[in-house]
Amino acid sequence: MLSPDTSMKDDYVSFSSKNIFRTFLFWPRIFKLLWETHAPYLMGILFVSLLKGVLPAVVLIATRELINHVVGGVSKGDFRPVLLAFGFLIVLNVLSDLFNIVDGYFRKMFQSLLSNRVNLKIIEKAHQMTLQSFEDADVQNKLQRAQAEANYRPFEIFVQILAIISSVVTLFSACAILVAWKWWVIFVIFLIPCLSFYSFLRIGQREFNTYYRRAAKQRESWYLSFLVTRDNSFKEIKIFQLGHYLRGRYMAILKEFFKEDKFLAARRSYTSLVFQIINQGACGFVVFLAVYSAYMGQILLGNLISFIQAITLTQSTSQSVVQGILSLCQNNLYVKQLFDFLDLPEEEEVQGSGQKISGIQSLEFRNVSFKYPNTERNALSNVSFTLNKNEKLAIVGKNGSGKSTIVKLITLLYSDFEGDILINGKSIRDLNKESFREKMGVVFQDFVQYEMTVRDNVGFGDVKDKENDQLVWNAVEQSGITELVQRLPNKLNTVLGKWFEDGQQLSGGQWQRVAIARAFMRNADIYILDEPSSYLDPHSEREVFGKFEQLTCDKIGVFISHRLSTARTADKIILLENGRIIEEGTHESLMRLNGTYSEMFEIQASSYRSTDDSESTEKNAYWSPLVSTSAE
Ligand SMILES: Nc1ncnc2c1ncn2[C@@H]1O[C@H](COP(=O)(O)OP(=O)(O)OP(=O)(O)O)[C@@H](O)[C@H]1O
Repeated sequence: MLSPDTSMKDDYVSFSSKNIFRTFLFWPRIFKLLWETHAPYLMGILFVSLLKGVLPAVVLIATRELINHVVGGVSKGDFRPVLLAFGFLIVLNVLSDLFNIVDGYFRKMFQSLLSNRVNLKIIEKAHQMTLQSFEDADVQNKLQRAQAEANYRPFEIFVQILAIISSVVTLFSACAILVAWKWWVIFVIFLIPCLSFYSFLRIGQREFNTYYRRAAKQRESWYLSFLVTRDNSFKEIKIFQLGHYLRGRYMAILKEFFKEDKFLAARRSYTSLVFQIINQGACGFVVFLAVYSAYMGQILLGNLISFIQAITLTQSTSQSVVQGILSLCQNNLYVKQLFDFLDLPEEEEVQGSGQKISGIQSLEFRNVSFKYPNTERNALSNVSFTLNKNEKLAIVGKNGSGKSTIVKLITLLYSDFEGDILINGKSIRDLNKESFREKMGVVFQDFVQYEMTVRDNVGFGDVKDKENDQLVWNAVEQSGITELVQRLPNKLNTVLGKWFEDGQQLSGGQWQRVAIARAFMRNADIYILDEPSSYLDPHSEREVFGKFEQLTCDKIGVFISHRLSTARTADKIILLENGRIIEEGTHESLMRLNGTYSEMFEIQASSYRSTDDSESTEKNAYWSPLVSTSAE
């Protein structure tokens, strides 16, 4: 079960005036983002919005003139001014439609560009982060919030600013009409929206807090839906009949969200209703004054109509200004989540740019100890070994003894270990990561099955040479899958997996060999295979290790294997237990030592030699001594 998000500091989500002000500090960044997205569209939207803001007041004046000319024309018998005012009104309406169309087009284009830009920024950022940050639930929550808001919040802030500018322009022009009649009515109309500000601010705070706390649950709901809709998990879910149960868990989360949404929506509607009624009462009073003045002959009919329209306009725009400011405060908080994520430390910041290397001659672990973040126990303790060019190291040990952790440290996926890792005698911490990784070909235990072409799957090992058929075929050959690829309908260009059209599914072992080809694609100085034979049959395993041996002559090779018959081919073997090296040497020296290694080897060998045992007994004999008590 995913842990609830406990990292949230109330301080950050409180709607105190200090915090609201703090969120406005992001505006320069938001404007920079908007400007960089597409400056001409941005300016276009700004310009059209200003025009749209002025238009309602001009329409009001034109209407007033038309009515007054109609009333005056009846007595004077002159229809021309009426026609002119009417024509002007038509032009204004056409202009209004035109502005709306242009504005709609600009906004659509800009929104789409902005959404792309923000999503790209999130992807770039994720790529720059460390594995350590990535495995942190709090960081994942930040990512979830950033992704959820990426598409529209910055644009919404921009649109709101425009709406406020436009409303303020309209408000001032409508107010100017009313000031000429009775200046104090403006305060009556303004009073209620201003009073409603605090209530809606509180509602906004609740909405944001609810949303903020949801991130962890939202990720869980995404994961549940992923489990039941993806082919990888489909088989197990079918066989263990988990569909109903997982659907139930998914539904429970959705129900909880709906309940919260319903409560918040009801609160918002109720508050709106109360303020609307009071507001209508205040405006009704002012309109009544205008009607009474007209009735008493103090103002003309055209003026009465323009006053009524100005009152309605002032009422609606003052409300939208207040609502706009409220939404801005709320949206600022949402956008803060995006910037919080974008501001997380990056890999290079942690590591420093470092010294570039052109080749790897030696690798040394010197008293390396390592604890995974937020864990108590050392995954590695005082591990030391040296490897030179031309040497192959096999790492063996029970489940959970720390084998893969060594690989993760060599590949610099974690950097806060104690002791030192030396490359060519220099600390790995001082090296340029990119240049170091360029020299590495790795197959992880949990290698990726890219639902893409064979060319992509293999070529990703050295993406710049992905289109070089010769090199891709070489890597395919080295992992022994030439025949398999030749048989595929489009050879290197065949899509693998079942996610996309015409995809060809491979067996587990075939996928593993594709992953091995990917590592071999790279002209590396160190090749690392973490359990490369977990899916392979004995014949394939022998073939893969034969190629591995050829490939790593005059290079450094590291592999992890539970099969000690494979480990014996290495120049050095280290046996790990609870993160410590308990035995090390060549196969022969370890056998002579008569310790744990030789015991494990004998158990495995005897299980293979046994002629009368069943296959399951053989498997048990093979696995049982390798399962760590700590892992149990
Ligand atoms: N990302 C992680 N965060 C926290 N602890 C971890 C993480 N990965 C591994 N561990 C812990 O570190 C210890 C060593 O794990 P490691 O994966 O190195 O074992 P291993 O020897 O490769 O095991 P196996 O043979 O099962 O692959 C284990 O106790 C494991 O629970």
